Amino acid sequence: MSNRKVSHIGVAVVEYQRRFLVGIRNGDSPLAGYHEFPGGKCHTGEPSSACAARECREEAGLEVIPVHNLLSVQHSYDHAELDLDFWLCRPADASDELFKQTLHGFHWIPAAELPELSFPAANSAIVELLVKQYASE
Ligand SMILES: Nc1nc2c([nH]c(=O)n2[C@H]2C[C@H](O)[C@@H](COP(=O)(O)OP(=O)(O)OP(=O)(O)O)O2)c(=O)[nH]1
Repeated sequence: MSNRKVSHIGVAVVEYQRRFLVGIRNGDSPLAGYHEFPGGKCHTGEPSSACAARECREEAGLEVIPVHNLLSVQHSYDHAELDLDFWLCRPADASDELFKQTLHGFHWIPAAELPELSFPAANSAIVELLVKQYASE
């Protein structure tokens, strides 16, 4: 076991009509170029659900409501030890207008297409779960 500090990450798995909000990590961040759900480090004392919603607002400009914790994953990367909480979230204003909105580089991806994307290693189990739950009619 390493003694590295563990960072707590809130991730917003935003679902609308079996599609999920996905972006690409920017060039300056760890895991640059990988796909990602909106998310980031929890502030001190901030619940991961609130963190997921805040990061989604900051990164994609979309207001969401956390519904429930789908999965929690511990992962050790070269750059960090992480505890990730993946929160199922729903858009606060759900309508088909959502598909027309510019979401700062985030796009709505059908569940069946998620396995074709390059997510970080910590996302394997959540992608598998989403495909099982949302890819079949
Ligand atoms: N946002 C997000 N991060 C993920 C996912 N999967 C995964 O392993 N990660 C990792 C990448 C990062 O190491 C960490 C998120 O931290 P971050 O560096 O993006 O967080 P932040 O925006 O608060 O960071 P900072 O640059 O402000 O310090 O979680 C995912 O699906 N979404």
